[in-house]
Amino acid sequence: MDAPDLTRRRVLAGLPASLAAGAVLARPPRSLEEPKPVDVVIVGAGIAGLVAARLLVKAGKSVMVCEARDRVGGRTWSHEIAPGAYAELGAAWVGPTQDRVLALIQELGLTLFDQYTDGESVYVSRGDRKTFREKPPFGAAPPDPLLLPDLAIVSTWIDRIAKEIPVGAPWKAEDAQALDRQTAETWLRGRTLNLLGETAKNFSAAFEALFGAESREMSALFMLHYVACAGTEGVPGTFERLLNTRAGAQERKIVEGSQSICTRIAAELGPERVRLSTPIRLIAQNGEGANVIGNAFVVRGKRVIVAVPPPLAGRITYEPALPVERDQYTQRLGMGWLIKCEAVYDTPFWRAQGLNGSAVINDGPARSIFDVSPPDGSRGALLGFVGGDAAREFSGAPESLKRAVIENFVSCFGEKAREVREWHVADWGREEWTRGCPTAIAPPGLLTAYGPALTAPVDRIHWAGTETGGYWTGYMDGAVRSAERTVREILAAS
Ligand SMILES: Cc1cc2nc3c(=O)[nH]c(=O)nc-3n(C[C@H](O)[C@H](O)[C@H](O)COP(=O)(O)OP(=O)(O)OC[C@H]3O[C@@H](n4cnc5c(N)ncnc54)[C@H](O)[C@@H]3O)c2cc1C
Repeated sequence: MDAPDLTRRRVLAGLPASLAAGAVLARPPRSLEEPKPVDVVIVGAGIAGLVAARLLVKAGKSVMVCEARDRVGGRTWSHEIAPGAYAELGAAWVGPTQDRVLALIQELGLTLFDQYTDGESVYVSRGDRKTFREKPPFGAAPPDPLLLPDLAIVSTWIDRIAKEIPVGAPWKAEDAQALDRQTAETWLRGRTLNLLGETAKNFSAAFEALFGAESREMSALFMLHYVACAGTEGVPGTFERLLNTRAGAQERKIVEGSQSICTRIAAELGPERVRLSTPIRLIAQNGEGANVIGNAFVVRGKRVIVAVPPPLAGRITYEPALPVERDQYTQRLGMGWLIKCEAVYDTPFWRAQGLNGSAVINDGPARSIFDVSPPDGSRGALLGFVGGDAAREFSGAPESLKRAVIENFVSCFGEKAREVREWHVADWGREEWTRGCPTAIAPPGLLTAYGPALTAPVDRIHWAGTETGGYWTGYMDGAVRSAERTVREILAAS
């Protein structure tokens, strides 16, 4: 298929006319780069895009993956904190029922190690510090008499209702309309004792770490569907599995770093199939194929997989325009906002105090804290999640953020927590090609109004990415599942 004249002129001029002036190249490029047409062009080299490419190549298809960043991995981003020891600025953990990513990790020859859980966790609330051991039925939840009764009631409600919500099609749930009409906060308040009127506050440490958002920002149906997705075929999702370390989503990590899933697949595919620093601006399709267009770049494919977070997919221009339902969907869906703050120490000194490095705090920006030291303990590392309201308050103020997070670490683990050897921050809201994390959040009304538009292919364009994953949406496992689905769609269509 030839690029339509209009498109060719625009690409040669640098960018599609419809883009904001700020994005236009200062000097028009001299020539248009046009690699060989392929069967499938994939936009985005995160887990979803790369897994799709790998499966398509195995099925005999030619592919090109176009990635905006100068690295692969997207929301996985590992960095070395000691020789051969990695910490994660993006996705870190895998856990039970995440079958698809666990199988991939094994296939790629990567190694898992257990999140450190020996010893006690710390809980700091209203200035009071307690230590506790994670055990059933409350797992990682702190032993706060104001919190536990509500948690027990809410977990039972959440799990019972989540079981009734069809994974991947929450709008089909019997009570979908009623659940989608209210925020998760309203729904929780109606089902708790609301001791001291602090329900929302008590749950916000969990919501901020899980969603990068507060419970008032998402629909109850979205939250309950997220829980429904924390399982696999035949094993219903549970709230506890999302929250827990042992037997939960924070159970294990990859020795070589989570990003190595992507770097290994990219190495397998080779540089001719994975183009870095190639942001895609426009996708123009007709009955024969699509032109996928970046800055002075166009590649043709018979089909396209867009494997970027849906709010970013909504920033690409499409010709012809996408169905209005899809456009309305991506206009309303927003990313959560998490800042990961990591302090590296000479040793995991808290372990000698009988502590496992996990903490929940009710005051201060880092409400959930984890030990993210390498498996051999050759360095110590603590991670603080700063999400939702706290991310809004502290983003852009790096010194105050560092001071406040280290104060949180000190309140949990003592004065030694000030002896920081390295300090790393990933503010995902400020990452141009992610714009928030860990996942996109649906406000009230969205899923029931436009739900099916998220995954429905539009002629030759297919939608991947963890948000479209069904089981373990929002997680690496969901990203793998989304890739597998789009590849099935494409192979069935060709
Ligand atoms: C801080 C944080 C903590 C997390 N913790 C966990 C965890 O512990 N366990 C877990 O399983 N998951 C976790 N997640 C979620 C997990 O990282 C994601 O679910 C998963 O990596 C998403 O993969 P993806 O391929 O769907 O999307 P992405 O990784 O977002 O990949 C999309 C790619 O598309 C590129 N892109 C965007 N727009 C364009 C464009 N126009 N043109 C070309 N390229 C474009 C981006 O640069 C990116 O590389 C976390 C995420 C974050 C950020």
